[in-house]
Amino acid sequence: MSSLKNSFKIAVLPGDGIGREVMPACLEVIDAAVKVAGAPPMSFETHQAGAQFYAESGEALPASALEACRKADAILFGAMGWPDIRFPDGTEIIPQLDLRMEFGLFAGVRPIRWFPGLPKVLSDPRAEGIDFVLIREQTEGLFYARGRGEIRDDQEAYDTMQITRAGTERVTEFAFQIAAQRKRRGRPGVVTCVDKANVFSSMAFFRKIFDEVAEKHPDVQKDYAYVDALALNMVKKPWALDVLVTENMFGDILSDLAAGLIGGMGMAASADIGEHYGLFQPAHGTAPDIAGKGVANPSAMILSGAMMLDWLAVKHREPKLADAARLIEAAVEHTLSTKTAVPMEYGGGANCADMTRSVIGALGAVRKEVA
Ligand SMILES: NC(=O)C1=CN([C@@H]2O[C@H](COP(=O)(O)OP(=O)(O)OC[C@H]3O[C@@H](n4cnc5c(N)ncnc54)[C@H](O)[C@@H]3O)[C@@H](O)[C@H]2O)C=CC1
Ligand SMILES: CC(C)CC(=O)C(=O)O
Ligand SMILES: [Mg+2]
Repeated sequence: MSSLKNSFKIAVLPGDGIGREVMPACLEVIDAAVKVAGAPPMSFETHQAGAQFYAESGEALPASALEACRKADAILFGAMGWPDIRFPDGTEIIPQLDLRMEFGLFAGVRPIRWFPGLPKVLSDPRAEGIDFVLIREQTEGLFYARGRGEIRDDQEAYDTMQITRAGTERVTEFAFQIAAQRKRRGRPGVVTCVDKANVFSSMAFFRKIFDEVAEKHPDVQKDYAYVDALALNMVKKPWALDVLVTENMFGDILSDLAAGLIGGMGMAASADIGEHYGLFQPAHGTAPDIAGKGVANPSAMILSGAMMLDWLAVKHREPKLADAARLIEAAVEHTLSTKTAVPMEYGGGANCADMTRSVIGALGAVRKEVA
């Protein structure tokens, strides 16, 4: 049975800094791609939130924005946070963490794949085979400490790592399912549990639950790595990785390292997935060092938009949305591999608007190869 929906409502939170620059690029590309694919259109409803909005209004995440997210079919998110704008207690304004809790967005899905046109960061030719996905637990782990930490006196401070059975079961189950899907597409089908089980009880518990979940997936191999060794292997032989599952903070750090393997944060697409909601955002932040210049690489935001279309395609049984996602991916690859536009992030001359124009221009060219 196919979808009965003839349009999709998307809550759009551009946020701060380059979030406000890459979001329009993403919306334009999605609009164009769904038209080319003959898929149902998206209706975008934009809401202001984040640090810069807080400075203007005194609110970081207005109730109206939250409500729009709740009612939407999916959420598109740019980036939030600005070093100089803080809450009165000195903490940074990062409502994305509240959204992860509010909507139970437990799985941070961060795919890393090299394709022609991306910088060859590693000289080994096998680096052309980099194709892995990092699944980051996003509702507990060391981020549990946010708002709960304690600076006891001038000598001591404490933060707590929380690992629960339920939280670990759902994220590891998710990782095994992703590995099984990837195996059907010819990938190895291996989930690596990334932890520090040799030192921390919380991490030993994470690994124990991982083992229990692995038992239910005999078709997928399991593997383990301590996070320090994994960081080494991510640089030495990333082509050997398939699916990684890890706690919140380790995943945060490793996903930026992983982005470095394919040229930088401008390629780092990401999805925050929960049982009922999906929020799609690049893994990068607001990039205060380049914000306002129009030079950001919008590819990560655009590819996060493609991840949203894929998620909607499955949820609403609408294959044309998956066609639109394939078109977007192919158009980004075509733009980079033909060097129609080389992002300034890699030393090229293409700014955010040039990249957007080129990707939209490539949709027609890739239509036949995707069909
Ligand atoms: N999901 C989110 O909304 C995130 C928000 N943040 C917030 O963003 C602010 C800045 O954080 P940073 O640590 O500087 O991380 P960042 O990811 O914003 O920037 C790191 C480096 O990558 C570059 N970069 C990032 N995205 C790029 C793009 N699309 N094209 C070209 N270059 C790009 C930046 O110019 C910078 O040199 C902070 O307030 C932080 O809390 C940080 C990470 C994620
Ligand atoms: C504000 C940050 C904690 C978000 C972040 O770095 C991320 O989502 O990767
Ligand atoms: Mg991060």
